[in-house]
Amino acid sequence: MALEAAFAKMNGLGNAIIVADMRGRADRVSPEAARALNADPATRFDQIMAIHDPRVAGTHNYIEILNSDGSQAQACGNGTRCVVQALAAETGQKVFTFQTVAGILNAEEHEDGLISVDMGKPRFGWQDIPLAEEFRDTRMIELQVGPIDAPVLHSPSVASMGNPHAIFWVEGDVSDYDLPRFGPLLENHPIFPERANISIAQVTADDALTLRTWERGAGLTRACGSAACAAAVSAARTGRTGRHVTVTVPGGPLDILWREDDHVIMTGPAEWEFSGRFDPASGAWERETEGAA
Ligand SMILES: N[C@H](CCC[C@H](N)C(=O)O)C(=O)O
Repeated sequence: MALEAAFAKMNGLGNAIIVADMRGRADRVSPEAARALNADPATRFDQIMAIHDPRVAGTHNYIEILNSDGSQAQACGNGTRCVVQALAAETGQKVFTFQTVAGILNAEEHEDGLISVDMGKPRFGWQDIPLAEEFRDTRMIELQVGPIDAPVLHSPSVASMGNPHAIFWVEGDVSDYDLPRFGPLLENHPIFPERANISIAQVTADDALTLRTWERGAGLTRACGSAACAAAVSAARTGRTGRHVTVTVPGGPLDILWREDDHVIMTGPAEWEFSGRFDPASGAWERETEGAA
């Protein structure tokens, strides 16, 4: 078993991320390796961001994103900030262009250490999310949990940030809702043929939201950047807020700007925890030993 590939355990506002260095290699991080790394409390993660060699001209790297259940994700805002911080520390470069399955992403580290990611344009068509049946207006779709005459959560907005999101609006505190119970039911609801990331949002001002997210393939997380973007654009298009908001997730605040050119810019921090080496086939790993030099 060869612990050939380097990795860094990082987080973006508590969204647990493994940045895996797969540059110069033809293989990929296997779903089995992902599940093994997630089963170990020391390397438990929400997403693996696997950095590969570039596949198209004009990009720095190809990034593959894996959820902790081994499935693939099309977008991960918090993880992208972690990738930028790791590569900026290594190269001194500040501006990056990445390719993912969902398209091209631009990102930049600022002087103060915060990182902005251009998450691209949101999509609202029912086939884009995707939904299993036609809804002309995705600002509010028919979907509810709880008793039929007194639903606990109902009428979410849906949006794609490259990945599928549903946002349930609530009046009270987002932590009053049993998301560990409702999350899995909604994530796997037949209306979402590719499953969905499920969030509960409370609007607290015309430029502020509080958000909790149950992530597709990862469960309850302390932060989900793409959900923060999906919630921000959905809040703006339903008239709940303006286009520049602070989205406070359990891990802290993210700044989300829905620009006039339709791009969504997410700004927030990233944090390094420790580095190690791992086997991309099995997930076996060891901590990088310090002080050898
Ligand atoms: N944590 C990520 C999103 C993960 C989404 C993933 N759970 C999926 O779409 O399957 C973020 O910061 O955007």
